[in-house]
Amino acid sequence: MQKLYFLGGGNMCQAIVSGLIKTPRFDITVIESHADKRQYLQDAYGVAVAESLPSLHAEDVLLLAVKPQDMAQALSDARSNGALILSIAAGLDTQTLAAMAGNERVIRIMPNTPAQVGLGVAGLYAPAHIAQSDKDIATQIMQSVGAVHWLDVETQMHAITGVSGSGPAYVFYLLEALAQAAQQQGFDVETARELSLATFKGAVTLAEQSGLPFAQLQQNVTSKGGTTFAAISALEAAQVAQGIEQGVAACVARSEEMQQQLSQA
Ligand SMILES: NC(=O)C1=CN([C@@H]2O[C@H](COP(=O)(O)OP(=O)(O)OC[C@H]3O[C@@H](n4cnc5c(N)ncnc54)[C@H](O)[C@@H]3O)[C@@H](O)[C@H]2O)C=CC1
Ligand SMILES: O=C(O)[C@@H]1CCC=N1
Repeated sequence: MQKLYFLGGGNMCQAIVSGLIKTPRFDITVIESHADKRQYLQDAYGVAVAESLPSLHAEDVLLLAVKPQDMAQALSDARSNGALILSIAAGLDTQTLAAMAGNERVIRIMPNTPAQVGLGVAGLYAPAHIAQSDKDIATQIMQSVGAVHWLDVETQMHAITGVSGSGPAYVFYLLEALAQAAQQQGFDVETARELSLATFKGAVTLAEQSGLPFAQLQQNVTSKGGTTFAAISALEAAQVAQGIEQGVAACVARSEEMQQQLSQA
């Protein structure tokens, strides 16, 4: 079985591992510096764990899952020996990663946390010199936890970070806002949570199954002069759509800024 090493055993590593272990295609070892997390990874997912990365072989795969700011240190004495490197770190481009790892065989991935429940979406980018067989391995790993989108140019990594990489946080923000509003209308915490979740789930499933444009679906709820019309008018007055647009733009700008800083470090 092909060996797959995760460097960093935190949230995103665990989300991917939980999907991967359902199809025993890889022999997984997680390298994690915290002893309590190593114990948890072993108990919860049944994977092998280690404190430091062994010397790798060309047929191995190394998935980098430490924070971008910790990457240089984490790779400082890694011996990847031509192994395929997959990085999920935000704001670290393939050229910088290749220099840090001393290995040009690098593919970038921008996943998201719904991978934990098999409903992730990941953007992938590989430079032109990467073999199709290496791209297939990256596809296979990410398809085990959700949908996969290959990007044509590396700069699109910033955009996909702004939309789907960080996107679940925006959805949780909106869920929290709806639940808070429900409480203000007199519902208890538990009922507010249930109503908010069921509304999001139902609306997303309806949008998916109907295939209709989102604007059309919104209009279908909105009777002229009715209750939804009043709500949407208030949302527009508060410029909620513009706020979301600005949030995505700020995320993209931060990704670009991180790339600038980390490539010079
Ligand atoms: N959390 C998210 O929603 C997403 C995260 N990412 C990227 O995934 C990467 C990991 O993020 P999270 O899992 O959220 O972070 P995390 O902080 O939960 O996990 C990082 C883990 O790496 C370990 N670590 C640090 N240095 C190490 C070393 N030298 N050797 C071994 N282990 C070491 C830490 O102890 C920690 O458990 C980041 O680069 C982030 O940009 C990408 C997309 C989404
Ligand atoms: O907030 C972050 O930097 C990471 C990257 C995308 C989602 N979380």
